[in-house]
Amino acid sequence: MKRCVCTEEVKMERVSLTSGHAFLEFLRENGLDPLIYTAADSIPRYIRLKEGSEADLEEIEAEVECKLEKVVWLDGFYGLPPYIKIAKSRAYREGKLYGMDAASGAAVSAMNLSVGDHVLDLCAAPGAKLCMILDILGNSGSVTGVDVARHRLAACRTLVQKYAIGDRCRLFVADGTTFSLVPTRPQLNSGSISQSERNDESALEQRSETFREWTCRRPWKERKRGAKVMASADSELVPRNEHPELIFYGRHSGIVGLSRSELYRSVCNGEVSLSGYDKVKLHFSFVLVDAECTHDGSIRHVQKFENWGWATLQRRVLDAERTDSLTNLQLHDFFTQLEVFLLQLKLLTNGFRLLKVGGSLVYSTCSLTVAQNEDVVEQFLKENAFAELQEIDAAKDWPFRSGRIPKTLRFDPLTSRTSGLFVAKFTKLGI
Ligand SMILES: C[S@@+](CC[C@H](N)C(=O)[O-])C[C@H]1O[C@@H](n2cnc3c(N)ncnc32)[C@H](O)[C@@H]1O
Repeated sequence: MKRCVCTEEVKMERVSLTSGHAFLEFLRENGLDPLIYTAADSIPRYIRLKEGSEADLEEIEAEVECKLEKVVWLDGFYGLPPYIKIAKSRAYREGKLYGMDAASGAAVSAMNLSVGDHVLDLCAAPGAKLCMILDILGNSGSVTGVDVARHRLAACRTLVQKYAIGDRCRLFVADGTTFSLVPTRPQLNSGSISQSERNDESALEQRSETFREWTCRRPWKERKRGAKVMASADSELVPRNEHPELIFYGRHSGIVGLSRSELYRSVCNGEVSLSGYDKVKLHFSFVLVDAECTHDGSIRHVQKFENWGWATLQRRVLDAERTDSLTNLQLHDFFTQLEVFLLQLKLLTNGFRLLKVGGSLVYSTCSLTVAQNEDVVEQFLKENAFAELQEIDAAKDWPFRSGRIPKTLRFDPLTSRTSGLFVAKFTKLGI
């Protein structure tokens, strides 16, 4: 196996590939050093071992033909040379390991989750962080994953099924800036049909509107509803006036046995629209807003443009199917940055609305710009008197730089030997 050793000359040549391109202009405008992208060949690729797979470490090393280097500051994570491909390994196919950057793992660790937490992941797809959250919660709590892009959330569903961790998970195609559903508690009722109900036609009729165990074969009514949603998705990602589309739920996610109206009760202006419910319990104890961004900190993603061609950057970075808000915008365009900023602020604000008092919210992006990170945090704090930045206790041994605002963290390839990531943690104060 040969290792790519980058000399300074090669590095500069690589950086110069971007010369004159909108991307270089974008970096200049945001005060970012193009040299960070030369680190892609020298920083490790990271994997996370699924809980219980540590015993297979030697076997995995033999299969991928390299030693896995334990990440001392983050449990369960290992580094390996960037040229090693894991996708074809048996361990990967059998669901013993995940490909996941250590900085992304840190964003999840920053949440400091406890057994029984009910977590909302507002930009969930393709799902690396959602899977880690599910692994941490194990046989407790619940995870609600939301994403505006159906095809990306479908990939997230595939992951959850591959790793067999979806028992307490539910996935909704929805706009995270307006998503309003509360967590549902696992029901005693498993959704199976009793003999007396089988004999009672009206009970059966009622039950056809309640959720049974999830199966990829949907009942006719739901298929029809889904087709309608798909048809309108041609013009809009998430059609207005439609309930969020539920594309997956596990047996203990609190959905089985619920009626549609119970599922789709919503939070209005921070209050639950039904009376008699414990409002604190009906909000999420943790929210992750891993917001859509320009992905400039994701150095491997940016590096791919050397193969794809820089001319495709517009189409691939701002993929029209990912989000309507980012469609047809130019990276270097002032209005793009404003639109991205507003989207991020709206996602953060809505995630905070769904958070219970005393709960925590982690905001992260894989952009290194100040505009998409500290500026968003500052504006959010200005508009939300009950939000307070929290120290990230777990971070004391992490290789990060402090963000421009105290208590916020920045991972970058040169300091952290990870992909770039900004992380801020908030708590919701009582009235
Ligand atoms: C950085 S990615 C999230 C990565 C994910 N958390 C993970 O760990 O794999 C951002 C996601 O936000 C989604 N997104 C963009 N606009 C959104 C919106 N208005 N509501 C919900 N999701 C949105 C995109 O489709 C994309 O999947």
